[in-house]
Amino acid sequence: MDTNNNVVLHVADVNKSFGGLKALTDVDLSVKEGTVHAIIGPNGAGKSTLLNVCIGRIPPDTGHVIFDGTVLDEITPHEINQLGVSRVFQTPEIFADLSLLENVMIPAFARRDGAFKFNPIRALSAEGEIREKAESHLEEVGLYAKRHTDAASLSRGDKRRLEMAMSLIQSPRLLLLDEPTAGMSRHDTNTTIDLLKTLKDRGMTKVIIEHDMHVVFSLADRISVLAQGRIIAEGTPDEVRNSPKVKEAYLGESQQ
Ligand SMILES: Nc1ncnc2c1ncn2[C@@H]1O[C@H](COP(=O)(O)OP(=O)(O)OP(=O)(O)O)[C@@H](O)[C@H]1O
Repeated sequence: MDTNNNVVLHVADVNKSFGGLKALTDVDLSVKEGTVHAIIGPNGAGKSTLLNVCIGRIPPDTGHVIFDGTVLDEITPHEINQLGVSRVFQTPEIFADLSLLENVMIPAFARRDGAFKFNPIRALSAEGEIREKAESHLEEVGLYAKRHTDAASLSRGDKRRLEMAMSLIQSPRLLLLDEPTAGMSRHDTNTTIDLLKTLKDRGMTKVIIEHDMHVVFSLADRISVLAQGRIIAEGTPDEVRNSPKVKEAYLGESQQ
């Protein structure tokens, strides 16, 4: 176990099974504040399950997830969000019938007031300020021109970028990203890499699952490799790139 003070997220000996299938086995992971930590691995390795455990959507069978001293698996997903943990997931969770601007404003109210303590009077008085913030985050992800469009009309890549703006308006301390560039063109992928680099300069910690190795090696400070639910390697991008165990895990996948 890493006892370094800078560890902001610690996944401690987590196990998770679905029926007879062991999706995560003895997973131990430490993420240091301000770093980008990538989780890679072949299909079905357990990456999404691990992120879902981190946001309280899937309870671990054994083990714990600790964020800045709080045990996350003992509190609700909403409370986890209020602590400063936000996520961008594979299936964008957006409000299809609302405009992009409205989509980005809602999480700002949820973070401030709490989803179940929503106060419409306070919300109205803060609307101007939150609208301005929402517009600046839409600008940041390249969607400002479409701010009055309904979210339903967006391409898959643009939905990703909208969800990113919805996370950023919450000023998270920890951002969890599940394949943030899936469905994007190479140009939009590179723009997203640049955006994620800017966020790193602001000190935001990120855990990122990504299949695109160009994205992983452009961004990651540390990489953990999952295969069949176990972490088989962990290290700097160079260490992981040269690990025989990692090559074997990926070779196994390409031969299937
Ligand atoms: N809710 C569930 N019920 C049953 N099995 C599940 C469930 N969620 C995941 N699994 C299984 O757990 C294993 C790990 O799945 P997971 O989605 O975490 O892998 P992954 O590494 O994210 O895969 P991919 O890269 O394809 O998205 C897989 O065998 C998957 O079929």
